[in-house]
Amino acid sequence: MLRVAVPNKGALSESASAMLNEAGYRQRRDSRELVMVDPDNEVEFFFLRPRDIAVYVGAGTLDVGLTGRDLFLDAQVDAEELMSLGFGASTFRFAGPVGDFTSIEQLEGKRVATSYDGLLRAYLAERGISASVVRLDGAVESSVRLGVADAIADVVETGTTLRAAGMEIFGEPILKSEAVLIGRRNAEHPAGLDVLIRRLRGVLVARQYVMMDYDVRRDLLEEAAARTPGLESPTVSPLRDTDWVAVRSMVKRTDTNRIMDELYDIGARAILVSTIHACRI
Ligand SMILES: Nc1ncnc2c1ncn2[C@@H]1O[C@H](COP(=O)(O)OP(=O)(O)OP(=O)(O)O)[C@@H](O)[C@H]1O
Ligand SMILES: O=P(O)(O)OC[C@H]1O[C@H](OP(=O)(O)OP(=O)(O)O)[C@H](O)[C@@H]1O
Ligand SMILES: [Mg+2]
Repeated sequence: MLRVAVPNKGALSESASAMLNEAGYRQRRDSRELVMVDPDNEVEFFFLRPRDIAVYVGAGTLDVGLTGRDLFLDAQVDAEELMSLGFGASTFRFAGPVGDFTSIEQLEGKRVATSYDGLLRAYLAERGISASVVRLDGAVESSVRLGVADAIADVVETGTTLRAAGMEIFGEPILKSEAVLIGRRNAEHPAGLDVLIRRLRGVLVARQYVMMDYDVRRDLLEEAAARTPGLESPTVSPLRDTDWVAVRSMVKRTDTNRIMDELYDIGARAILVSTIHACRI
């Protein structure tokens, strides 16, 4: 059985289980379940703290895991990123009290609080900045006001938490993170892993693309089809009225309305958009 680690709670948990479910795997019903076997797919799921997932995969006791890129890199284990999963996006950044810092060089000799000390130490060392790292478990934004640090390095998503704490970001982002699938470095893929990856890719594509259908006059086909090249090439089917053809193509979800407008202006009609339920590319 393929042994897969899944976040048991926190920011990534729900989306990770939803994605696996969409990929055709059984997921737990009760959030207290720690292990779940999906006998049809020959996969065993282990629900673990997202921070610990890299440790299990790095140790080789579990084959692969879904976790955050930031958590994975922070753990500094021997594993590799197999694919990114398109959710759980965040940025890991420096922040300080409004007006205190403008560049990371000013951190020299200062105290920086974080929950990601592995990441932070590596980043500071690479840039030759010696600051003392204060490792905290969470609510890092309070550390400066409470006097244990001068600045912080933390996950920023909307920035609401920072603003509420009277802080602002400074310096370049330390890391752009999202949920990723990690596995053993350079290892031969265990049974079931290629299928898992293909299925997860299918979910990503089904989420990112829609299917677009439209009718267009034959003499306008080239102009219209150039707007909808699809992944390989659009499907063009004859209509009963031989002056017209029907075109079908996959289109990026975010481009849908712009392309519909352009097609309409060219002269395409009966432009229909439908969601893709699942796919293998
Ligand atoms: N708004 C957010 N807050 C925190 N983490 C986020 C956010 N958005 C995405 N993430 C990602 O989620 C992961 C952190 O998940 P989680 O919040 O479960 O961890 P944690 O903060 O260590 O745990 P907990 O808050 O339960 O103690 C990281 O990969 C992080 O980049
Ligand atoms: O930019 P925002 O949208 O405000 O989100 C970022 C905040 O969310 C996370 O905290 P979480 O809720 O996980 O609590 P924690 O600090 O205890 O981990 C993170 O550590 C930041 O504090
Ligand atoms: Mg958190």
